[in-house]
Amino acid sequence: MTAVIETTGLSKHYPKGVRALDDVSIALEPNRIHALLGRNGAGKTTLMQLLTGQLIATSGDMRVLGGHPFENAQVLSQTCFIQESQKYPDGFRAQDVLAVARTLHPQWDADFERRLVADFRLPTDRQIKKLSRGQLSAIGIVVGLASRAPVTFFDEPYLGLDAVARQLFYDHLLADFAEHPRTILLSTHLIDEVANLLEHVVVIDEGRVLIDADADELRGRAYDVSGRADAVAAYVDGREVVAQQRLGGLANATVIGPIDAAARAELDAAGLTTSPVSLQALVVHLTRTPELATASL
Ligand SMILES: Nc1ncnc2c1ncn2[C@@H]1O[C@H](COP(=O)(O)OP(=O)(O)OP(=O)(O)O)[C@@H](O)[C@H]1O
Repeated sequence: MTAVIETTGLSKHYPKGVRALDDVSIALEPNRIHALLGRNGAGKTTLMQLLTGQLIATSGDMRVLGGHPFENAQVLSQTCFIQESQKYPDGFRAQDVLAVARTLHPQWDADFERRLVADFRLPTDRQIKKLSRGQLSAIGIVVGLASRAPVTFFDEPYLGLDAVARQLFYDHLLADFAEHPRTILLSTHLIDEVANLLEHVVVIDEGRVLIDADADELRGRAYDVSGRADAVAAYVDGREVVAQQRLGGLANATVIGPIDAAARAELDAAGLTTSPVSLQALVVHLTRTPELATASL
């Protein structure tokens, strides 16, 4: 399938040796929800700014919907970028933002916009500078969803949003995505909250791609083992382990690798139980132990 977002050796360097993005090559398939994950300062915002024509790359190439995004009205009219700290003109109210957004996005759905405004309880006639942090985030979420842009970037869109509002965002995103498939690139630190939405995961670390994998494949890269401490110790001996915990006579270990038939038989014989690793735990482990992230490919 042709990628809707493609980068080749994309880099953004700043003076004093800062490599905000370094030789990034990714290809994202259309009509999927992709996650862009990584620690603070990893380069997520930089990548999104490059892909939306807000920054010029130091080197490398990129294509969004087949074109280079920089000053490309045709590409940009088909994309929507929701940033964490969006600035608005003085005196603007949410309804002004929505009015502008309506003109920018050809696929805008006004009915959906109204439903979202009501669900997020967004006071559209209040000045933006008087809105709470969460209400400010809600504006971005309404725009990002109602735009129905074929390529939508959400860069940590929910700073300050309460748990109910975050769940509303996930529910609306999933329901609307099912009816109107499009390409979503979502950057977040709340990995477990969005794990069920994700189909593909890109993790960057210090500007470089650390993991680029389908979410299911990634989940299959490790498993948790728990049971009697001596049995767990015997099982993990000679295997790649990224985390271990011991509580009295019991232990738990996170083991890298798929569970094949032989491993399963060994686990059964030892009376050990297994469970899937959470995506967040796995990303944390692999980011801490980068050699395992690539070794287990
Ligand atoms: N204008 C700039 N000048 C110098 N360094 C910069 C500039 N913009 C970004 N950086 C650096 O580039 C790196 C990547 O920043 P970026 O904002 O892309 O990270 P991020 O992954 O979005 O982080 P976070 O999760 O904290 O939002 C950081 O080390 C940052 O300090």
